[in-house]
Amino acid sequence: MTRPVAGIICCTRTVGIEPAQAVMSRYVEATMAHADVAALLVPSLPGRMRAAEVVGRLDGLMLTGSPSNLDPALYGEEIGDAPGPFDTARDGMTADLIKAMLDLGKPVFGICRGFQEINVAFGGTLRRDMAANPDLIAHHAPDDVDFNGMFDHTHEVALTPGGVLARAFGAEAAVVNSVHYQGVDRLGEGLAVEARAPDGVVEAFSATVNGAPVLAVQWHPEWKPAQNRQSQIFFEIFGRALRGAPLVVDTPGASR
Ligand SMILES: N[C@@H](CCC(=O)NCCCC(=O)O)C(=O)O
Repeated sequence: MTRPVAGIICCTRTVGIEPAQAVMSRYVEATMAHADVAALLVPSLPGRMRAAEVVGRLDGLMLTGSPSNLDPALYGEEIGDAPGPFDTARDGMTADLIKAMLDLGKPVFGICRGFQEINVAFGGTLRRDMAANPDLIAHHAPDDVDFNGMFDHTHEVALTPGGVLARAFGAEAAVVNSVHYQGVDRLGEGLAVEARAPDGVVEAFSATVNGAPVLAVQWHPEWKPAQNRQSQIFFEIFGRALRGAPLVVDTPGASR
């Protein structure tokens, strides 16, 4: 039987001295393995391709994490010294893809940068002080840790009772990795909070648009999902969304 096809966004990166369309394999492999789908990588080349030309071939869209930050102008803040790196090609492509997918009633899921992109697409704003603000918990590991150590940095989130994640995980809280310097400031219109950090910052949200589920998390379920049942469940939800199935099969204690 042919499986659904997930579109997975590429970033503009540099390989050697050349610009490249790239996505870390962990995002692609976790999506394919745990959502049980085929995948197509979508280039962030909005000057060469319109989202409307490809969304008809996709059953759902996965927006990945990335070290790059959204251009604050996208959420109405013109700041000369905003922290980069930027990837304005990805900014443009994802904004068009989110709209085109949801216009067709097709699922859109996001991880970390993808979560931030969806919030902005729904009219929300971002804050850029998630690692430095003493009033917040540390949302990023200290600068001197190595790459693996970055993903070892965790904190708890409270899951919204009755929400998609609380039901799917069969839990009231979860411990999540935290690899971001920016986060949700104003939540986009129509997005329902799925999880909050202990400092109140929104860590996951959901929505339904034209019948299509939207679900996004600030953390990284693609990081070693074999070791984390809740990470697997995030992608299983995506797989169900692409099949038009109910997002949650209510099984008490699902993640335990
Ligand atoms: N740059 C944004 C988004 C954070 C993010 O997606 N981090 C992932 C980095 C690791 C990877 O490449 O997967 C922010 O800092 O908030």
